Amino acid sequence: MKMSDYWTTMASLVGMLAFCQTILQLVFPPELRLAFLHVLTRLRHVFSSHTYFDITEIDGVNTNELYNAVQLYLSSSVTVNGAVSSRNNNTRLSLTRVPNSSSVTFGLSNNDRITDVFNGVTVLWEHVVVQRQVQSFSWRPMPEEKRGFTLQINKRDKDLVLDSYLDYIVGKSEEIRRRNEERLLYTNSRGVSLDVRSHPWDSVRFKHPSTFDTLAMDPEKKKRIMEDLREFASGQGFYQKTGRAWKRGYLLYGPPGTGKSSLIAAMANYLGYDIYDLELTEVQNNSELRKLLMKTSSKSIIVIEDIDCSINLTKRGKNKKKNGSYEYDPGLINGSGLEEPGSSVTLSGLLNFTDGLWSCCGSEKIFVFTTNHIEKLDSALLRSGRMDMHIHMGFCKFPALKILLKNYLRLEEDEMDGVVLEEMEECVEEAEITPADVSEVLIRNRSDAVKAVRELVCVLKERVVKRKKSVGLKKKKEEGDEEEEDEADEEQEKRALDSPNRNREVFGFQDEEEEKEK
Ligand SMILES: Nc1ncnc2c1ncn2[C@@H]1O[C@H](COP(=O)(O)OP(=O)(O)OP(=O)(O)O)[C@@H](O)[C@H]1O
Ligand SMILES: [Mg+2]
Repeated sequence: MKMSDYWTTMASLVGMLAFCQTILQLVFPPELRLAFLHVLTRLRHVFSSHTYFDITEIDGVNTNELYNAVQLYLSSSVTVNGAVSSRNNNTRLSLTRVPNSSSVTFGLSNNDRITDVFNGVTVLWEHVVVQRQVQSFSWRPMPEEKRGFTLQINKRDKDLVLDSYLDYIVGKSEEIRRRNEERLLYTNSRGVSLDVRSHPWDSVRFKHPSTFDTLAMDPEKKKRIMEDLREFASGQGFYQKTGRAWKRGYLLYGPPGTGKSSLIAAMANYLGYDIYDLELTEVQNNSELRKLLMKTSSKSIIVIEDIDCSINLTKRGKNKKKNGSYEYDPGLINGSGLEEPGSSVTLSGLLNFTDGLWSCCGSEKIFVFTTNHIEKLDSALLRSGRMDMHIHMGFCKFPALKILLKNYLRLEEDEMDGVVLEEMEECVEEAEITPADVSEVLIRNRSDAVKAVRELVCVLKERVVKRKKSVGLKKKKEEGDEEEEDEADEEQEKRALDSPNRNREVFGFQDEEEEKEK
């Protein structure tokens, strides 16, 4: 073939192709064109060593949760752990900020690609965006763009994706969502309708700054609590295997101002859970209590503050005798009694709330009760399974004091005067001061660290002196009381010996003799 003939043939071929394309565009409706392209893509996939998974944004008319999960996972993985890395340096990321969220997230721009590594296997994600051609009839308006992710993975690694990678992404995305979103604080109020549809809880955004870093408490104890929370949150399999409801109870007890409420806020922030602050005095009866419980969501902390003040929870099935001991009252064993007048939430109702069949509806729930007086609580309420962990929030000790100094004054231990530190260490425990009181001194002087420390040392020393004085006075009073008691006993003994009926009184026969005389 002559050269000129070759070029003529090629030109006519290109011309034909262009002609076909024009015909294709003119004659075939967009759906057919799309289908044709689809077939071509499929053909490519058949002969490739890769498998492709399409995850479209809208599945029929429903939003595809998996699309959202992948988007969130990829967007945060870029920034959070660096698990995702771009193969091309010129991958373009779009920035988003969800309303009310404090963090900016990164997303893949249209038709960009990004690689991810999972269990040593590299996969490729492509964000595919095409214009939606026809607005087919739908009850719901469809977005103009058709978006989706295509996951490209080696054929030999297909099982990995189906078995664990997608589950991993869904789990991770939920975690990210919880971390990004602000938490809600729910509370109940009296007289709210409790029918099936209405929600008995009012909610507000929960933005408490307390975290485990800001919490002043024994570091060992703090570590144990954090570990316990972590194990709980990731323990679905364990709870399933052992046949236990996926819930955990914490009892926080200690004097006012020792950080019980702050610890609850830190727990919620740590796990990303919502808080249900249950006002027990507003609940009219046990069935209302149960309904409230049913309307709580999973991944939440249900809090009852000052449980000893909310309802009378003293010793189920026991009545206190005059001498301070308890006597058994079978009438109360079903929990029918011991409620406050005007409230019919009973101890039994509360016990069922925390450990009954209803307590596990929704799963992954944490119950936290707080009290200033643990000794007032019924042992049934305190037992493991209801309150699994009892956490004492006590007066400020030296390690907690150091945390407060660091948080409020930005003072590290090695930046402080050794003598002052020693002084503080010596008297802080004896001063019996709450973290709330220490915080108050530090806040007052936060602009001048030296002054703050000086004033704190003074306050601690003053408290030690005051405490010593009051202990001395108490001792004296007790000794005085004892002396008075001895004198009274002596007097009584004397009178008894003088009395003609002395044997009856001393040996306790008085009642019998009197009966006989009658
Ligand atoms: N352990 C602590 N660590 C850090 N701050 C604390 C701690 N304890 C108390 N505070 C500070 O004191 C204030 C009161 O603390 P919080 O409300 O947590 O005490 P509480 O034990 O719940 O008291 P109450 O028994 O009266 O409810 C908080 O605003 C917090 O700033
Ligand atoms: Mg509190």
